[in-house]
Amino acid sequence: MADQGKTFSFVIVGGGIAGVTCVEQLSSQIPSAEVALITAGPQIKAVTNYKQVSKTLEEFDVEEKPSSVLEEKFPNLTVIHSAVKSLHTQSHANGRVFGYEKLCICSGARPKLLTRDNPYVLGIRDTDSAQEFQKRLANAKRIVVVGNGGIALELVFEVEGCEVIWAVKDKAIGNTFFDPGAAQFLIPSLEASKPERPAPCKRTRYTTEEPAPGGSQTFTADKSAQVDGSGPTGVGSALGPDWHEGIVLRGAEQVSRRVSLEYQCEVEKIFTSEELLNSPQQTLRPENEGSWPVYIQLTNGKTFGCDFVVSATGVMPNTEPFLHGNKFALADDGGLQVDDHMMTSEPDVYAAGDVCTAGWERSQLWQQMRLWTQARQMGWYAGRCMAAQVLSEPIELDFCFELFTHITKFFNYKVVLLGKFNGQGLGPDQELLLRCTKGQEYVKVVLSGGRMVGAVLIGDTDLEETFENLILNQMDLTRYGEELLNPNIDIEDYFD
Ligand SMILES: Cc1cc2nc3c(=O)[nH]c(=O)nc-3n(C[C@H](O)[C@H](O)[C@H](O)COP(=O)(O)OP(=O)(O)OC[C@H]3O[C@@H](n4cnc5c(N)ncnc54)[C@H](O)[C@@H]3O)c2cc1C
Ligand SMILES: NC(=O)C1=CN([C@@H]2O[C@H](COP(=O)(O)OP(=O)(O)OC[C@H]3O[C@@H](n4cnc5c(N)ncnc54)[C@H](OP(=O)(O)O)[C@@H]3O)[C@@H](O)[C@H]2O)C=CC1
Repeated sequence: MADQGKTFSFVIVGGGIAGVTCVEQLSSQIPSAEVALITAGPQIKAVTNYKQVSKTLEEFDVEEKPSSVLEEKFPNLTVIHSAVKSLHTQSHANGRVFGYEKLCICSGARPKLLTRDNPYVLGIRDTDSAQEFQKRLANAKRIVVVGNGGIALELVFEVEGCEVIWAVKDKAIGNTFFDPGAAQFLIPSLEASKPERPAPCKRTRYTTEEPAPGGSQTFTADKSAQVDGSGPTGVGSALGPDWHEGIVLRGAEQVSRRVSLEYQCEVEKIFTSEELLNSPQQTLRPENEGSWPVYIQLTNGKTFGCDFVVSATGVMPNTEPFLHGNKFALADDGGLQVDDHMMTSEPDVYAAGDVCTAGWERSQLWQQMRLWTQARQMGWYAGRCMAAQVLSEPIELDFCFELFTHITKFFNYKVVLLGKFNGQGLGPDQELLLRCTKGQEYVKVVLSGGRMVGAVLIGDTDLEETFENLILNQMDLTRYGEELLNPNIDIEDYFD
């Protein structure tokens, strides 16, 4: 294996958006530094068409690329396509190692599946799992989607030619992003037939190329990352914006979209047709006729037969194998806890992206969500912090962590989320202002003590920049009252 035994100034683990952004930042800031990117996936993820929409809002595309693109850009960068097997942050024994002076763990997260032992339960995370889903869907007549976050919202809207039973824990759809009002606004889109697909994206964002052959040697390591060349499955980079654009999500039936919602329920049991046959009639009585490979019993007492179940039930940080033998402090959600310099509790080890949990005293208006934008921001800031430490320069927590912002698309609507968009942590001390035009826009503003602290903007509202400013400057808006959302007032002029 090339460069084995070498000690690099900086080693970054993970070729997702956090790791690649960290590499780019370090390599630009200290071009002479020897940097290694160790990643289990065959390709890397790169940010393209980056656009700073306003002070804190950003938009970009993400493309999968061969790592040679990065190596050509940064001559001092070595990319190693291998999985890290163990990490030794303390010991100093001999051995053939990839040593590091500073390390940044950007190993992402993995789906928190309902169960890992059932071949009929799928998760969607990376290109491989998306393709497995597509393949299984092609022969499916009915699937059950469990979960009420980003993936479920995207899937139920995109899947055609297959009946979808969508089981959610809550009273309304999309609990991780919306309040029930916004959910109500979006529901008619699920009932309408699917709009024409836009022309396919010209760039291939996600490909299925075989992994580049990596080294296969394993070796021990000290203050180093021990790797093997096997590139285990299930550790590709996460998909991201528009991942479904390039692939056909069509089942075996000649129907358009057909989604049935089961509210306020969880999964009681998942079982095979054999188990169904052997069960007493009273306990397992499927809602629908037909014979299915798998059955799912929900806590609302209903049982559905289906071709497979999609577990869209969140993620857990990919901390394996870094924990063994080390003393990383973990947050309650299992992420590597990082301070305001993206440093973990182990010396010279940083972390960024989905694998880490922000452990600093957070701004009142920012919360962590495992999103593409935050992976980019954390990777970039971690790179800056690592460089600053080497260069003995002071560095302060970046401004991007002042205000939570997210731009995305659900059900074909542009969605902008700002600050405490769901009144997170505010308790009763909040006032909501709403404006809604069916099929066009949904605007919700969250006020606390007369000041704007959050907003949900669905549709082309054009309000994001003004609201961002109002949230950031914490102006007392009491005297404007409901006029704030008066559609006949040009709010931008109002506050100029
Ligand atoms: C289907 C789907 C749709 C999404 N849509 C959106 C969206 O629209 N907007 C949005 O903001 N976010 C979205 N997200 C979330 C977003 O993709 C993630 O938050 C983001 O990609 C995390 O980036 P990361 O670099 O931290 O981790 P990842 O992208 O998961 O990258 C982790 C990297 O670490 C490598 N790795 C893991 N373990 C090891 C090891 N032991 N050794 C070496 N390398 C290792 C992996 O190969 C991978 O390259 C979506 C996620 C999914 C799954
Ligand atoms: N456009 C975007 O911005 C998108 C972002 N993503 C991101 O990708 C990652 C993965 O997405 P996803 O898997 O949807 O994760 P999310 O965290 O978005 O949503 C998970 C959902 O599953 C629910 N849930 C958790 N456990 C169970 C269970 N046992 N039974 C039933 N429901 C359960 C959660 O409820 P509760 O919250 O109550 O625990 C939540 O509604 C997330 O970080 C997400 O933010 C994904 C797709 C699109």
